[in-house]
Amino acid sequence: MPSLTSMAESILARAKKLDAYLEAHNIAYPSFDDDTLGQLPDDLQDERWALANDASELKQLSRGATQNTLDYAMNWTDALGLRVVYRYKLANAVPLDGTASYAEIAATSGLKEDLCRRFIRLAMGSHIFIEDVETQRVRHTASSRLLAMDQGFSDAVGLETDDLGPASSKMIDVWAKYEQSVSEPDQSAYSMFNETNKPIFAFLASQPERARRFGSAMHHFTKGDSWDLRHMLAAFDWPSIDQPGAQVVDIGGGNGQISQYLARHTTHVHYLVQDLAHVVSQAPSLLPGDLKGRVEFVEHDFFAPQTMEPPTAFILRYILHNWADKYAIRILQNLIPAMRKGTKVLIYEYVLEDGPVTNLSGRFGFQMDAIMATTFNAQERTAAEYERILKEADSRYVVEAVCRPKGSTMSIIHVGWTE
Ligand SMILES: C[S@@+](CC[C@H](N)C(=O)[O-])C[C@H]1O[C@@H](n2cnc3c(N)ncnc32)[C@H](O)[C@@H]1O
Repeated sequence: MPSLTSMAESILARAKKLDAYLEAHNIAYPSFDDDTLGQLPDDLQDERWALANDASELKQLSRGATQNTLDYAMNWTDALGLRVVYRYKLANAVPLDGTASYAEIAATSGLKEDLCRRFIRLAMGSHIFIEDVETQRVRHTASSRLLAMDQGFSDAVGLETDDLGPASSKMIDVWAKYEQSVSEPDQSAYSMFNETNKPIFAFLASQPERARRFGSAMHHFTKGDSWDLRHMLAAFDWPSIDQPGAQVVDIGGGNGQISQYLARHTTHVHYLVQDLAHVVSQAPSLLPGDLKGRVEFVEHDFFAPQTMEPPTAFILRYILHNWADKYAIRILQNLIPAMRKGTKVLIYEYVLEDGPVTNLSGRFGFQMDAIMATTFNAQERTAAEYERILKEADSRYVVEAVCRPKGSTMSIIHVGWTE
């Protein structure tokens, strides 16, 4: 491990680069009131995340083994504070550009004044709200203001603290009740916590507000540049298949979001979106007029074998990570009747590192993995794990490349067929 001084010097060097840009462009230094680092250009965004990673390492070292581990163990208290803030809409009880007393927040939110004070002060430990030292009135920080103003952000916080987090408390009970290799989506921690024998989406179908929040939160999580669909263009040589007669089948393609995007970036390919009946019955009415004929929808359950002629390629985006190996293998096996030499299977997923990740941004994969375990008894996978389930599905599947374009969160696994 480098010395504390050399770690601090690395932090200093990075901070100086960021400050220099801010000063040259008359942008204020970041504060908890104003998160100005969003205005940095792309190359300095990388520097910014590196600074956060270095600072986090230094913080953990200086906290020491005992305290650092206890910080981790007591994360639940912060999640509880945020959950109370979310549930009682405490951010909306503080004027955007003014202040509120705890009594006023209590009157607006319906949460008792002493609970408002205790839980808002807990959240203040993470710079969510700030209290005026003399008047003890509360005003916003950048974080609490976002909670009040940005519905998608608030929904994302709500989904994590008020839905998935509490449901995860049942994970170990699920392993004890069923088995550690449990793979049924209706035996998930989410289902057990919600006392239902339905899998998550069937359960949410009867809970419109929670379903709305789920969709809105997913939209929020996937809206940054690293999720941009342009990365999908860079992750595969689309011109190589863009020939007259080419067809791409979008398995579980929903309303055809990626087929529509790809149709606009190719000339000849016809896109066939397969999904369940209730999705396919709605999707065509949402299709822009100029794509009619290029993108079509057809009902097909991916747990049934394909009956179509072999297409040029299948694409599966955000499908396999929702299923345990047993089911993911079945989905892959059901493509086989429509596979021939040259047919590609393009798997668009997060590909996990095959080892521990300590940098803050990279931890996302393991956090997603925990979410998949909690909600579906499913998992994120490493490249080797994708290769293994493909081989278990059929030895003729062969992984040709795993491509993650620079700046992209997601990868495309290119799979060929050897027969
Ligand atoms: C996480 S969404 C991904 C949607 C789309 N691939 C995308 O990337 O935007 C999963 C999709 O799988 C569909 N789905 C779930 N079970 C299915 C099944 N048995 N057969 C076909 N589609 C299914 C859902 O309706 C949903 O559209």
